[in-house]
Amino acid sequence: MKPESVKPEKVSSDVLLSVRDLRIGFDSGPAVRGLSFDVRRGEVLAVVGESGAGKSVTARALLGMVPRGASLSGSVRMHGPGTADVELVGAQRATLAALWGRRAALVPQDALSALSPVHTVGDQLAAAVRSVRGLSRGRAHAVAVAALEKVGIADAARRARAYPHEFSGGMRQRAVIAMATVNEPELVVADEPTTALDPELRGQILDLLVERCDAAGAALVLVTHDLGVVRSHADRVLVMYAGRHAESGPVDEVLTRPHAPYTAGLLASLPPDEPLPGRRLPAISGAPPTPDALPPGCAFAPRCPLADERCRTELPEPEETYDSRAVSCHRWRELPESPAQLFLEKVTTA
Ligand SMILES: Nc1ncnc2c1ncn2[C@@H]1O[C@H](COP(=O)(O)OP(=O)(O)OP(=O)(O)O)[C@@H](O)[C@H]1O
Repeated sequence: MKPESVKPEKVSSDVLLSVRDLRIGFDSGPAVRGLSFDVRRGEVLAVVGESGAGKSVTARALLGMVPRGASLSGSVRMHGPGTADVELVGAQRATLAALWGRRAALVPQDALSALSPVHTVGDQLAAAVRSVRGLSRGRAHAVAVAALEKVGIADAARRARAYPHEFSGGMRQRAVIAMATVNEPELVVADEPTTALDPELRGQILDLLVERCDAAGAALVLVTHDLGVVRSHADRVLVMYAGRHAESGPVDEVLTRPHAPYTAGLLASLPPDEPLPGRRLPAISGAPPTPDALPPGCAFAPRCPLADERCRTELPEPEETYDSRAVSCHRWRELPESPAQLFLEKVTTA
């Protein structure tokens, strides 16, 4: 059995979580295949990629959560400060229970799944506060009401007495953000936290999530499909493809000058700021492979305009680029200056 607390490895003190060779498998095949990356203290790290890339299962593994029936290996280690590192892969339930809500919290897509239907929102928040801080009922209730105020819930003292089903979807997600951040954790993992909301609310709720994590001093790992959200809310980005690292680095750099053809393809598929009449969006042709039908080499090779024989046979490992980013592609140096052209099926201007 793996040790629960392990000697600190030599990592930079600004690293909160180090993920090394993470593998998550199901009966249907491997969903995450040897993923390594760091989450730094206080940063917003976006995890992007098409459906099935393994974003959700990776995000949950950062909290030590393993889906039923899954096998998990590798290492997810949470670092100090001032405490021994905690290994989350293979951790016992008690270790995880001590972590959740205290040092790490989840904001899921569906707020209802995070809230109990049989307790008022205020009671649930107060219970979360009491479990960590050992305050009296009265003090914990006051902290809960203040937390609801901080997430923009008007008339918070009264609203605290309502049940989750009496809240609108947006208010419920605000309450979940209050719950996740009230104990000032070091890590918040948010899995598509606004997908279930009306489009006009999404920006506000994301702003709030980032602001509350910032106020708590928490790193935020934000799973999203939306490169627009990455651009507006994240510091760094991890691009995943078929359970592997495709590219990672600072958002401004990755989204301005991608190194991986896959990132370039995702960017090329974004609607342009000023659409030209008759312009067709470039798209990555085909679909990602499913875990039961992974090709032998780079999983993106069948869709990649740059792929050669080596790509089709040899798995690319992440390598550091001249500008200190990481890319997993044999041919990243060959990516042209305007890579969108590679994915342009047909451009017509009226
Ligand atoms: N509980 C499960 N049982 C079996 N397979 C699963 C389970 N959860 C995830 N998978 C598989 O693992 C792979 C990765 O799933 P995951 O949900 O992490 O992808 P994702 O990138 O988050 O996709 P999406 O954006 O659609 O949520 C998929 O092929 C999925 O079918």
